[in-house]
Amino acid sequence: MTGIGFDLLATDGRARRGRVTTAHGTIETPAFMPVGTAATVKAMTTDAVASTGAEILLGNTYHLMLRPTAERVAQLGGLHRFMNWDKPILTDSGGFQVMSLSDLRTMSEEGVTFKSHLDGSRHHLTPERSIQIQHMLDSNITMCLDECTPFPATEAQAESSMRLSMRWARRSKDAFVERPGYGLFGIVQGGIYPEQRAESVAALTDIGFDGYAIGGLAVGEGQETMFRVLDFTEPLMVKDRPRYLMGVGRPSDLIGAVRRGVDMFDCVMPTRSGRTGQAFVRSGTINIRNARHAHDERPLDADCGCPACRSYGRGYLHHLFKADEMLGPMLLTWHNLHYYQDVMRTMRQAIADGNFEEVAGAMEARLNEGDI
Ligand SMILES: CNc1nc2cc3c(=O)[nH]c(N)nc3c(CC[C@H]3O[C@@H](OC)[C@H](OC)[C@@H]3OC)c2[nH]1
Ligand SMILES: [Zn+2]
Repeated sequence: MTGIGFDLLATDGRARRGRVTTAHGTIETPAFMPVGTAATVKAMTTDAVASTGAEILLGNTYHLMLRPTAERVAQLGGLHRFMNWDKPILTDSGGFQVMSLSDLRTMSEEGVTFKSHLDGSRHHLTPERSIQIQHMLDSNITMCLDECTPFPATEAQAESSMRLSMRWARRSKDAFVERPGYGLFGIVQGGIYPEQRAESVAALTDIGFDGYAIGGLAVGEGQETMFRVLDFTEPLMVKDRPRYLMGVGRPSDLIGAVRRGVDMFDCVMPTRSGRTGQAFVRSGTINIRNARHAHDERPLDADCGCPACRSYGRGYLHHLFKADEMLGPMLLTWHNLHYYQDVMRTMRQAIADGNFEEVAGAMEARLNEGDI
């Protein structure tokens, strides 16, 4: 059944070093996946994204079904051709964005009906339609249509929401067209409740998927609660398939989640905050718009080899943001994605070398140094 391959190459405690194999190439894990919601990683060409070390990027059913439509993307050769990215692509199923972006939506057993946040047109998304859209997009890793349980939620609300997602997971699996090098991931729900999470893991494992995402987190619960949910959920998950923690996170989130057995991540932080002038560096974060950077000729991060850090000082980057020059968001996005890939590369090497805790602890200690 395996649409995509997964090899577990090494472990160090619960941390895992692996390799995902798809029709469009391999992904070394732990991996960070840049978000390319509307068929573009904002402010970056795909060559630039590849130069950071990223091996897979994300697209989104919700955005692309509204504009330019999945039919148009398919007509223009599929998402790889359309956006000139010949490596793996993972697409989200759209449920999360429907709940967070659209208005006038109604949920039913069948699916979700909503109005486009772009032009108010009405749309209907069911597990079957979401899987079909992701197939038309030629996505290597398709996500089941689920309901991301809101936070906070009572245990009864989490149980009811999770069970709907499990019924939709079954329908998603039945609608998925198996192809070598293409896979379908289930999404574990259950809120912050151990019994609900356990029931969800068991239900998805019973259906059988190429990989398992942990959903319903990074929705405002905070890092401590997120790690606690990982601590009682991850041990229940099969070891021979990738685990993907959706929507996570800041560097300290990535380190703590890799420590707890997560293989794949996605987050808008490096790109979205890069566009607002926030740089992630080894010692924490820098808001380049702050006046104290105006005269500083040092690079963002002396240990970074990205185009921004190789060629420009903070004073120049500060000027670009003050002048609202588009090169500013481009360079900070590039730096942040490059740095995120450095963090993942460092953790992959540490797990392979068997000194993950020493390396991760040192990274966490530096992150707490605070702004410089
Ligand atoms: C920020 N915190 C966060 N928690 C999340 C939890 C879930 C979840 O339970 N189910 C689903 N289906 N998606 C989730 C998502 C969205 C990830 C997508 O959101 C998009 O980023 C904006 C991106 O789309 C290119 C990505 O694609 C996988 C979450 N995001
Ligand atoms: Zn840099």
